[in-house]
Amino acid sequence: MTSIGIFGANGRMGRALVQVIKEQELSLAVATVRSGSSWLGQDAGELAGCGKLNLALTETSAAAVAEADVWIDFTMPEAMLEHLKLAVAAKKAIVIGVTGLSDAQYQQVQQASQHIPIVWAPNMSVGVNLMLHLVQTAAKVMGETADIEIIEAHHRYKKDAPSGTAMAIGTSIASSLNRDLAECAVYGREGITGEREHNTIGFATVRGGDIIGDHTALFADLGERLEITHKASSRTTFAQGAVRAALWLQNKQPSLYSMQQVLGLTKLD
Ligand SMILES: NC(=O)C1=CN([C@@H]2O[C@H](COP(=O)(O)OP(=O)(O)OC[C@H]3O[C@@H](n4cnc5c(N)ncnc54)[C@H](OP(=O)(O)O)[C@@H]3O)[C@@H](O)[C@H]2O)C=CC1
Ligand SMILES: O=C(O)C1=N[C@H](C(=O)O)C[C@H](O)C1
Repeated sequence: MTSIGIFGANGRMGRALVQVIKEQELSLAVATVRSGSSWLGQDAGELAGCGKLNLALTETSAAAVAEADVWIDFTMPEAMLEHLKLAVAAKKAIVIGVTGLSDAQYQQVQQASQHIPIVWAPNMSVGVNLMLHLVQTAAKVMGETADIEIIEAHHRYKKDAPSGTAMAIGTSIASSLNRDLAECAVYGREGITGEREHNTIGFATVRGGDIIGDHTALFADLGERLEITHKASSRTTFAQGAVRAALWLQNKQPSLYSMQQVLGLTKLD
């Protein structure tokens, strides 16, 4: 059986991953937390609220990384890149769900994928990955005349904005309209902004409470508007996707794979 390692096992997604791995009766070999963490030595299952697993949380190290076949990382960009170096050195496959990467950080992920198999996806849910296709169809039919806005809402603790998913939705729409997102994106509006420039794609960010993750792509024309919305009601959906990706990665060649490939959605292209 494939053994799985989790970086950042004390985080919101780290705990959801421990729960899903237990529910699916998979093998969780290692669960790490940052050096000096107050969670060190605690049982990973007890921390995740799914009962004792007899697996103590350990520090991230080369020795720990050697102990699992495939790793999952939902930490933060800088930490993830350190973990990635360890995975490359140990030749271990890795699933990365971290968002908010700079272009330079994303390039480091691309470079690492020359040495090990990697899945990176800003959203591991089936629904959002389907949505990335649906918005392309909507853009092709309505995008030349409609105004396009992407609205996302997340919990108060989220550190990056717009969400990685919102950026992926924007990229999907822009590519199907032959636009460059870097040139046409508008991130928030304030003051006397003037009338809306037609070919722009707007982003609006909401942060509050315990919202898990809502995304809407709005195509607003004169006389009608289309809204395509996804709402996550539990982090389990992301964790299930990540675990599915981890199992899928076993025995794959070094490359950077997408969640579309994991889910077999590329046939919709
Ligand atoms: N792709 C997807 O489907 C999804 C992606 N995400 C993304 O996953 C990431 C994590 O989200 P979430 O679980 O809510 O975040 P949390 O803040 O709950 O967890 C972050 C984890 O990263 C660790 N960490 C942060 N900084 C460092 C560091 N410098 N060195 C070592 N460890 C570090 C934290 O440890 P400590 O507690 O000690 O700081 C914690 O374990 C975000 O980028 C988020 O956008 C989230 C959900 C779904
Ligand atoms: O930080 C989160 O929570 C989430 N982040 C991802 C993103 O930035 O798109 C995915 C999901 O919406 C939850």
